[in-house]
Amino acid sequence: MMSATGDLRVTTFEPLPAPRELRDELPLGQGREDAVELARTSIDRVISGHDDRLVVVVGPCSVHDPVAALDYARRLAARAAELDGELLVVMRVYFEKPRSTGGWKGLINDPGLDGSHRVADGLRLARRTLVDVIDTGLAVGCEFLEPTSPQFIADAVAWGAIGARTTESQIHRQMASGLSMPVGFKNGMDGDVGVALDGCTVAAQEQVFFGVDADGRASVVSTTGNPSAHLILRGGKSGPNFDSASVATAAERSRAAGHAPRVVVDASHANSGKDHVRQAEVVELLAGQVAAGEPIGALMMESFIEPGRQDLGDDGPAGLVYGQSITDACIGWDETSRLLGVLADAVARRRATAG
Ligand SMILES: O=C[C@H](O)[C@H](O)COP(=O)(O)O
Ligand SMILES: C=C(OP(=O)(O)O)C(=O)O
Repeated sequence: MMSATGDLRVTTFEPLPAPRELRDELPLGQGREDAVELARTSIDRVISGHDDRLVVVVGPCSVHDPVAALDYARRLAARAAELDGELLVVMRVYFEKPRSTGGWKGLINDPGLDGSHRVADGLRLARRTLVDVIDTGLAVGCEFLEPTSPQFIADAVAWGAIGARTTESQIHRQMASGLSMPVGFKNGMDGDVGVALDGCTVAAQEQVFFGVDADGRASVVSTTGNPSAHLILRGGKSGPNFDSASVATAAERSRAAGHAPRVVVDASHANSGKDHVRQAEVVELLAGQVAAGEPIGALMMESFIEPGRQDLGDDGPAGLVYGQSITDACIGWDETSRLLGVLADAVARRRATAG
């Protein structure tokens, strides 16, 4: 029965496959599940201060071309293997983009990059990409944005993020309370760290909320709470917040609120004004802070094969430069590889000082 008063502004409802269908189509299997589980535990141990390595979440601002993402993953996996005594490298494999005023919302929402919004294909492509990246030997990090998307892909994800635009959202905090991996909350867009700490506190609690189950049925979801929620410093409208004093204050506030004693620092976004050249300078400064023993458990870098960014123009995907970001500007591969070496060296210096 159609209602005369409901759904007046909805144009279509298009059914999606059930999460279980997609997971059965592209199963992880025991080997990959073991790898995801080990990566989650290891990341948690680093951020909680029980492992003296540094987690580095590094990769494109967004995945728009799975072939280029996998090409990048193979390069990163080889470099990560060389540095694994000091660094625990997690590839940023972001499929969902929160936008400030509009634009392409990521590979899941619009895999054709053309406004066709073939979301079922996007979910399938995202899951395929995650499986392929795990097969390179890397762990994967994603931002979770759509409240039901984790049911389709989260079993493959070792680290999750709640972004600056949603860190105050009850929906996302509840979602994080049920996610199976360590989840970082970014400080707010204005730079407020308190809202991210509140996010960690809500995520750590048991929650009851609306969601879907593995069969895609609307469900009441009850969660245990996520004990591994932690803080990500990404700068804000008032400027960067990766300096020593900001890191020390944030880490102390996190510890005092019962969360991790170490923070994640995002070298991109408002910590570098989205300028990839500045981002590399910020990574170098952070390496010095890591070497000095500051409470930094992880660092985030936006990096792809080619430096910089490009606009998705009228020619669509066909007109794009291979391996270059279509969202925020990224550090190119050669510079990324060098910076990973600098960070590994910083960890070695920290260890030498700690004796
Ligand atoms: O990381 C990506 C972007 O910073 C985020 O999605 C916002 O982008 P926008 O301000 O270009 O919309
Ligand atoms: C959107 C992102 O960052 P932020 O939430 O910090 O703007 C991101 O990391 O892709």
